Amino acid sequence: MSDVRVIVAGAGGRMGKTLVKAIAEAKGVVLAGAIDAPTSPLIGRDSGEMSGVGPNGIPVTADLGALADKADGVIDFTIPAASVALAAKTAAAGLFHVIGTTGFSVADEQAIAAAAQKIAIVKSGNMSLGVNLLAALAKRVAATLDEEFDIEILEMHHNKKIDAPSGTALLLGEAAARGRGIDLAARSERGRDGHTGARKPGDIGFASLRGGTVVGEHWAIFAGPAERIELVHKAEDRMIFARGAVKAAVWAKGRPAGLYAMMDVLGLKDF
Ligand SMILES: NC(=O)C1=CN([C@@H]2O[C@H](COP(=O)(O)OP(=O)(O)OC[C@H]3O[C@@H](n4cnc5c(N)ncnc54)[C@H](OP(=O)(O)O)[C@@H]3O)[C@@H](O)[C@H]2O)C=CC1
Ligand SMILES: O=C(O)C1=N[C@H](C(=O)O)C[C@H](O)C1
Repeated sequence: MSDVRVIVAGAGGRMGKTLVKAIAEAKGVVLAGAIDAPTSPLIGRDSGEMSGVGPNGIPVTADLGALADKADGVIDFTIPAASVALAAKTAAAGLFHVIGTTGFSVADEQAIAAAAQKIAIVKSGNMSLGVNLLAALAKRVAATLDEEFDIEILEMHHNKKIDAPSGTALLLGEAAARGRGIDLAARSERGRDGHTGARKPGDIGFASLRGGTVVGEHWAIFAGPAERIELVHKAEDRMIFARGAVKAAVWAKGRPAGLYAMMDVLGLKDF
């Protein structure tokens, strides 16, 4: 089988550099291009050199345009506006699109779903095996316990993160809501402050902490009468997300159009 040719979007970012490294280490996957924001001072720099894997002859450029013909797909960890714009371009070019970006609005999600009618898009707030297994477990626990158990999702990330709650927190909340058979949008409690009144039974609460260099830590807490269950995941290295995204790219090549999740890639959908 021929190598999967991947363009990394957001190549100058924390995840972009980790992805260039993960691709250099992976078998059966090659880097076909590296793109970043048009305003980035990194445009023109060698993406391998920037990522600590040594020169690879692939400079960072600002546009998918000329690269599309030489690639099978894109792995994209950028910002919501960039991912939405890119989804229209990958759909037009017939490339698969792996989206790790978080912080999308409802309108953004709709635009991505529209692009997924033309191409395979794998989108997940967390590409690691551990978090997706945790989400499957959270769904099961939520299905087992009744509303006497309050569900709270807590997350902590580094001080550069720009969105809250994290994509992973929302993914865990969604899994718990599915397990309990409720609509997360109608039953979430986000950002308590001041005289909030007592907690509403059945709601799913979210809380976010930011500080230092924390890669990403998540808790799904089920707090009941006189006992509490806590499911926890602590990411120690961004490589876990990058390796997951590379796995998703290999899985996506040749897949029919559709909006897929990391749960599909990992075979955890029916766990
Ligand atoms: N799903 C998952 O498993 C994970 C998801 N994430 C998510 O990935 C995203 C990126 O995280 P992180 O790498 O830490 O963030 P960074 O800010 O380090 O990187 C984002 C990169 O995207 C670039 N960018 C901005 N606009 C465009 C554009 N129009 N075209 C191409 N590139 C662009 C930025 O360039 P510039 O700085 O020049 O603006 C920057 O290099 C976040 O949403 C984060 O939550 C992170 C880790 C795991
Ligand atoms: O911004 C990050 O760093 C991370 N973002 C993702 C999220 O929003 O959940 C995944 C991971 O926790 C790191």
